[in-house]
Parts: sequence; structure tokens; C-alpha cells
Amino acid sequence: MIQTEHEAPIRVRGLTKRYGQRSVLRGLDLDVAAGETYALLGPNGAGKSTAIEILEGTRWPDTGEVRVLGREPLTAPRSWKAGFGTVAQTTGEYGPYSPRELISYFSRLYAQPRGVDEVLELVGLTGQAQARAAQLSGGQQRRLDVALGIVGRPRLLFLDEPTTGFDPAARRQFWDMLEGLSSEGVSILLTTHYLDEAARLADRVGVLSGGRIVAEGPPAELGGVEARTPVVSWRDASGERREERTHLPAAVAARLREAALAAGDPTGEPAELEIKRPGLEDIYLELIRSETEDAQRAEHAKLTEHVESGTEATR
Ligand SMILES: Nc1ncnc2c1ncn2[C@@H]1O[C@H](COP(=O)(O)OP(=O)(O)OP(=O)(O)O)[C@@H](O)[C@H]1O
Repeated sequence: MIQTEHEAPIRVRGLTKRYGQRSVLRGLDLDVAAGETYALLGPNGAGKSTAIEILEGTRWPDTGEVRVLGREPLTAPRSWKAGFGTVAQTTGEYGPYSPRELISYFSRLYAQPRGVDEVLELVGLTGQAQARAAQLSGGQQRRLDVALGIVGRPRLLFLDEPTTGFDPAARRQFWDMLEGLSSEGVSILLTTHYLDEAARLADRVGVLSGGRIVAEGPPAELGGVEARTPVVSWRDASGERREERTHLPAAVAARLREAALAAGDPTGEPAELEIKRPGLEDIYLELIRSETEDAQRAEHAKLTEHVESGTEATR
């Protein structure tokens, strides 16, 4: 079926994937809208690369519905691949060629490629255009991966941990480039372990844990209002570290000051007072922690049930 005007570039329903006995995706639902940047987050081994490889048509799913640019990846014609660009987790092997030669070569595979100089400029490799790709630094090779991913003017871009190995200035330059692509209407599905990267780039983030998206939303809203409750912490008179979650941190600080004054401290300054608002990283870590605990409890309950039913059977 051809993509309808209103069909999202990525639509996934109930996707499952096992490697042998290990169930990696257990009913993944995912939508990425036209022009949207979506960051897929999750701990090592959560299945992010597996999901992306299935979307790109390089890995078989077990069950579920997957549509990318209006096609099922496994039955799509070769021309479908020209609609998206991909930057895999590992850097390509570029042999003895230079970035200019490689970009020029890859550009011939597409109907309306970007100009070679434009691509070099976009990824910040103009100065290394003639160098041997194999001799570029790790971060520069990664930029070359990106260059080859965008040369075909894709409508959709898959980026699997694209800025690993970038220095801070290169990351910022890369973010600007992605924002430029996004403003041209390119949809982006990104995986990253850098939460600041997700917060800066993504319209929405999704947390993959236990084979499913367990939380999803704009970076500033993930986890809901409760998860963002400020935490006031201080050290009390006995030296113990205390903390209080509150939507009124100034009121708590004022109360602590009153108490310190009343206790005879003329400064009224609570020891080591801090007010912290949980950021995306704190919220993400808390989500993963509670999901892992839930999964361990479920596993434990299953095991106990199994042992008990075995005991019953031997009676
Ligand atoms: N070809 C394969 N055969 C068997 N197991 C695999 C294969 N590819 C991945 N796995 C396993 O599937 C799980 C998910 O791997 P995947 O690479 O999709 O995770 P990820 O979320 O991308 O991890 P990371 O953040 O470390 O890149 C891991 O436990 C991994 O060992």
C-alpha cells in the first residue's frame, strides 16, 4: 500500500522479537509523526537497536505491525530505502577513500541528492574532505556516517547513538545540524544515552524497558507533574541527612530557618540546604529503577508459584 498523505512515517503496533529464549521486544507500540524528532531511551540491551533494525528492514520481527514510510519493511521495494537515511551504532568501514569521494559515490545512489560540499559543510568535515577516512578521529568518522545518512535528502532519519565519541563542541554543532534538518520537515528517530541530547532535540521521548514503551511524552513532561516535585534536602542537628518532596520548597526552607533560629543558631541557616528539581535524567533513572523492581517482583512471584506447584505435585 502506498503511504497516504496523513500516514505517520513510523507506525508500530504490538511488535515482538525474541533471540532464542530471550524476549527483547514484547509488544512495542511506537508512532513518529511527520517532522517529529523522537528519542528512544532505554538501558543497554533494552532493544533499541533491535527495534530500529526491524524498522529499517534489516531484521525480522516475530509478530506485530510495522509500517515505515507507508510500507512494511520486509516487503517494501528497494526504492523505499531511498526515503530514509540511517546512521547505525557502529561506524562504517571506509577503506582508503576520502569523505569527498565517499559522499560523492553515495550521492549517485539517490534521485535528488544534496551537493557534496553542502553535506561536508553540514557535518563539519570541509577541512577533512580529502583526508583518508580511515585516518579520521572517531568523532570525525561518526560525522562521516551522518554525512552518508543525509546525502540522499531523506524524509526520515534513523540515528542510533549518533554522537558517541563527539567532543562537547562537536555535539552542539551536530545538534544544530539536526535542528536544521528537522526544520526542513525531516522526521528523526534517535537513540541516545545522553539525556541532555534527548532534552535538547526531541519533541517526544519514549522509555523502552521490559520490551515496551513504559513512559512517553515531551521531555519537559515525562513522568508527569509528580515526578518533577522539587526535593529539599538538608542535614539536621543530629547530622542526619533529611529530605522532603514538596511543591513549596521556599516554605520548607523558611520553616527550617525558623527552626534553626529557635534552636539558637544565629545564622538561621539549615546545614547543607539544597533544593533540587528532578531533571529528565533523574526522572528517567527513577522510571527504569521502578520498572526493574516491578519486573524482578513479577519474576520472583512466578518462580515462587512454580516452586509451590512443584511441591504440590510431589506431595
Ligand atoms: N543478533 C542477536 N542475537 C542474539 N541476541 C541479540 C542479537 N542482537 C541483540 N541481541 C540481544 O538483544 C538484546 C537487545 O539488544 P539491542 O542491541 O537491541 O539493545 P539496545 O537497547 O540497542 O542496547 P545498547 O543501548 O547497549 O545499544 C541484548 O540483550 C542483546 O544482547
